[in-house]
Amino acid sequence: MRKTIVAGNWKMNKTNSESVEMLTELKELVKGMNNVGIVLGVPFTALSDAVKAVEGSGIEIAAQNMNPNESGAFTGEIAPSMLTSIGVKYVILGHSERREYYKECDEFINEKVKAALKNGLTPILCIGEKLEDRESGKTDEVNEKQLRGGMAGLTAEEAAKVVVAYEPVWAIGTGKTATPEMAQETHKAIRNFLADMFGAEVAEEITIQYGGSMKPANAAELMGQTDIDGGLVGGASLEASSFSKIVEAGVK
Ligand SMILES: O=C[C@H](O)COP(=O)(O)O
Repeated sequence: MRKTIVAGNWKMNKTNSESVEMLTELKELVKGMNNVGIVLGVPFTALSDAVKAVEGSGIEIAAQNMNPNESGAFTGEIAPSMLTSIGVKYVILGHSERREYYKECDEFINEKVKAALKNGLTPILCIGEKLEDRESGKTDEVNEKQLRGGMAGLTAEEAAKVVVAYEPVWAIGTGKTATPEMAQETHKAIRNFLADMFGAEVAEEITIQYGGSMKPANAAELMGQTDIDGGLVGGASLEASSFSKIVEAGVK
């Protein structure tokens, strides 16, 4: 059975001490919440102490980006082995903010996905359509392109290790959430594309998270949909109380 994973993405928020403080609080609040994966994507500067802060709690730490190269002259970049060497287990890749502000394309994201898998990191591959795509009936087309691009060249075995996060760009940080039915329809389409790419059995195993204004008030209904296996949470992951409520809604 595929795993439900609730991941937080703090984006460019929290100093090191603020990160440790929140995680220490969260650890207590999620005690006993089993059958759900809990991941926090923290800034690079807080990764090391975040890993230590959650030790023994079952919470895993994610980076929010990564360079696909092993080492070299890439000023300002972070290599996969730098992440694994400090105990980071996940990496968020292809977030729409990186696609938009840093012009990341599917080919580059694909290199990162491959590098993450090679290094034993679980990639959370973000895909999602913009408002104009949805309004012009291109939702499935855009998601299929990003999915095929991001997962190009993976074996079925590798694909099974990827977490996909479907985030409609128009729902990110806007308070506008896709209705559970709308999100389910798109998640189902994504799973069908995965089945076409890697076979039905693998597609059934892949965790597909929903992201975009997920909050304690709508999390249970969203994650109650057949093909929604958790969430990638931005704003509501910044406070331990709201994030733990979303985690609770994901307990199966
Ligand atoms: O990675 C997280 C998403 O961008 C969602 O952000 P949000 O929950 O603030 O809408």
